[in-house]
Order: sequence, then structure tokens, then C-alpha cells
Amino acid sequence: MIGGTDTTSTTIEWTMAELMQHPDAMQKVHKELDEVIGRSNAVEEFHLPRLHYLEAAIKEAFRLHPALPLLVPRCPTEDCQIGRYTIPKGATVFINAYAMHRDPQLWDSPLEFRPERFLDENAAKFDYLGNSSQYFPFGTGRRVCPGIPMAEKMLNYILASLLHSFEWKLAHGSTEVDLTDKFGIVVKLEKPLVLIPTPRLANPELYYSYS
Ligand code: HEM
Repeated sequence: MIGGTDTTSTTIEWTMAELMQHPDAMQKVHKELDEVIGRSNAVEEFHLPRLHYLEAAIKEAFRLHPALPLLVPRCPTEDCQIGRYTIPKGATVFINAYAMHRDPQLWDSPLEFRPERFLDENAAKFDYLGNSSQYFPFGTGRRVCPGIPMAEKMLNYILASLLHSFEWKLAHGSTEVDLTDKFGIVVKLEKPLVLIPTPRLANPELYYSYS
């Protein structure tokens, strides 16, 4: 269950939380949704490959909040040398994606939420397949997540639908999102995000097409 559902729902929550905290980025997502889909249409699967800014925002949320920050532990079958370190056979090895995604030697202003990092030539450079040694939210190597195609479709479709269909407002009169995380196998927001939706589509009947 952790593999496919908790990771996906947690990533949706982190992406929404970061967009709520960054209204400029939220505005760019909405502008793109209006241009690509339009308020007289519901989101369809064929729209998804054209939502470049939304995809960049999801990738940036993944960078700051990788759902499985320590991946799945490795256990080498023989002694090996990595740089100056000897990893003995049988050791339990954790790969800290969370730390590498925030490493100031690898990322400019690493704590800032900036989807633009993943646009243009960087969209292909930082994929989900673990090809980059500085960005691997789905892990890397032979144990890389086998659910990537499904996860990517679900994330893009659900977030596009939520953001295209509604304007969102923080509940309880809050003006800021508390982005404190809670460590665990899956890292979540310490305080669950509570938002109030307001419809933004032209025709109320469009909402039935999602049911
Ligand atoms: C946002 C969604 C998801 C994220 C962030 C995610 C992330 C990950 C990560 C980081 C790993 C460890 C890879 C490694 O250690 O190199 C992993 C493994 C795995 N994931 Fe996902 N995953 C997601 C969705 C899914 C879905 C939808 C499925 C199934 C339909 C799935 C099935 C698995 C399985 C079976 C493994 C274990 C692979 C192995 O150890 O050989 N995941 N996932």
C-alpha cells in the first residue's frame, strides 16, 4: 500500500501546499491550464503532455519533498569502494535523496520552491528514471520504482483536474501554509493541508464529467 497510494497522495498534498505558499507559481499553473484546456472543457488525458509548467511544479515539489527520502535500503553482496569509503559486504545502505535534493553544491538556492529549474532543457535532464545523480524521486538503478508510468499519470491528471476545476483558499483564515514535515518511511506534512475550493469552470455540467 505504501508503494503506490501513500506516496501518490502525499505528493499531491505537497504540490498543493507549495503552490498555495507560492501564489506566483499557482498563477502560472492556472494560466497554462486556461491556455491548454480552457475553462469550457474538462481535463483529458491528451492535455497532460502539454502542461509543462504544472509538470515542472510537480518535479520541484518532488525535489523538496521526495515521498521516500531514503529510498529502499541496499545490501551489497560483496565489499565495494565508493570514493574514499569502503562499503562492507552485507551492510545496510541508505541513499539519502532528501539531502541530495537540497544540497547547495548541486542546486542554486536549494530551499526555494522554483519550478523554473525543471523547464526547457532541464525538463529532459531531470527525468524520473534516476538518470541524474542529483535528482531521483523514484530511486535509481535496478530497484528504481516500477510504478513510475502509473504514478506520473495519476499525479498529473489529479493535480491538473483539482487546479483547473477550482480556486483554492486556505481554511481557518490562515495566510501561510505550515510546510513542516514529519519524518517517516513516507515523509508527510506534519499538519494536514486544509483548503476550501471555489468552482472556476464556465459550465457546472463539466463537474459531472469527473464523477
Ligand atoms: C508518487 C508516487 C510514487 C513514488 C514517489 C514512488 C517512489 C518509489 C521509490 C523512491 C522507490 C525505491 C526505489 C529505489 O530504492 O531505488 C520505489 C519502489 C517501489 N515502488 Fe514506487 N513510488 C510511487 C508510486 C508507485 C506506484 C503507483 C507503484 C505501483 C503501482 C509503485 C510500486 C513500487 C514498488 C513495487 C517498488 C519496489 C521496487 C523494488 O524494490 O524492486 N510505486 N517507489
